Amino acid sequence: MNERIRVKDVRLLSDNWYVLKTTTFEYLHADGQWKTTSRETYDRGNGATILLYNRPRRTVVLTRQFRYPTYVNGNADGMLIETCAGLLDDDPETCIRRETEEETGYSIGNVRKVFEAYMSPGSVTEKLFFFVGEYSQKDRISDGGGVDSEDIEVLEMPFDEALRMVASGEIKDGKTIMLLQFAKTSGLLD
Ligand SMILES: Nc1nc2c(ncn2[C@@H]2O[C@H](COP(=O)(O)OP(=O)(O)O[C@H]3O[C@H](CO)[C@@H](O)[C@H](O)[C@@H]3O)[C@@H](O)[C@H]2O)c(=O)[nH]1
Ligand SMILES: [Mg+2]
Repeated sequence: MNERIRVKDVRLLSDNWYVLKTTTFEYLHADGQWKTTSRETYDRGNGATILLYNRPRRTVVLTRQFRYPTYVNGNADGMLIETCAGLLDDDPETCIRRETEEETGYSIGNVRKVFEAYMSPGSVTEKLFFFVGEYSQKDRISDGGGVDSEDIEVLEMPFDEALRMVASGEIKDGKTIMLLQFAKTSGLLD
């Protein structure tokens, strides 16, 4: 509850797949004046993502899939390398375990939440929960690939190669860069 905000009007613009609204509110500025502002919010729920890593082999498991919104904004073939991720329909840990199995085929033991972040706070309501989890070859129970219309490629690669791909721009997904940098700065694979 923030007493500097008075919501005046909420209008639904679209609820085709996720929910887009525009809200008019008054906000009490630092100078003591109430000013009227309108903001659109795109609500697609919250999400979770995980960096799967193997310490002895110093490898990580990432995914690769077609992301249409990137295709219309400068990503030539629309393919994106990402950490495994999914939208939440349960608590974040339960969801990320299920998503890991569906997308990568790994059924992993311990997972650890490392941080939470709003990824696009000017317009998208989503909060993303970030996990890390160690995988091993014996945890692989299927090929992964996703469900329904998903067509997800599973990539296992050396951690140093993934870091190199961040530097070269071959990896250009925010959550993926954040988790790889976390792994580097925290010495997760050392
Ligand atoms: N028909 C239809 N289907 C959609 C649409 N948008 C998404 N879907 C379907 O909804 C499902 C979402 O898959 P998830 O694996 O649960 O989510 P995600 O798209 O991988 O999202 C994850 O990554 C995002 C990007 O970084 C994150 O924003 C999100 O929080 C999550 O972590 C997929 O089957 C996708 O095809 C749409 O506009 N229309
Ligand atoms: Mg996904």
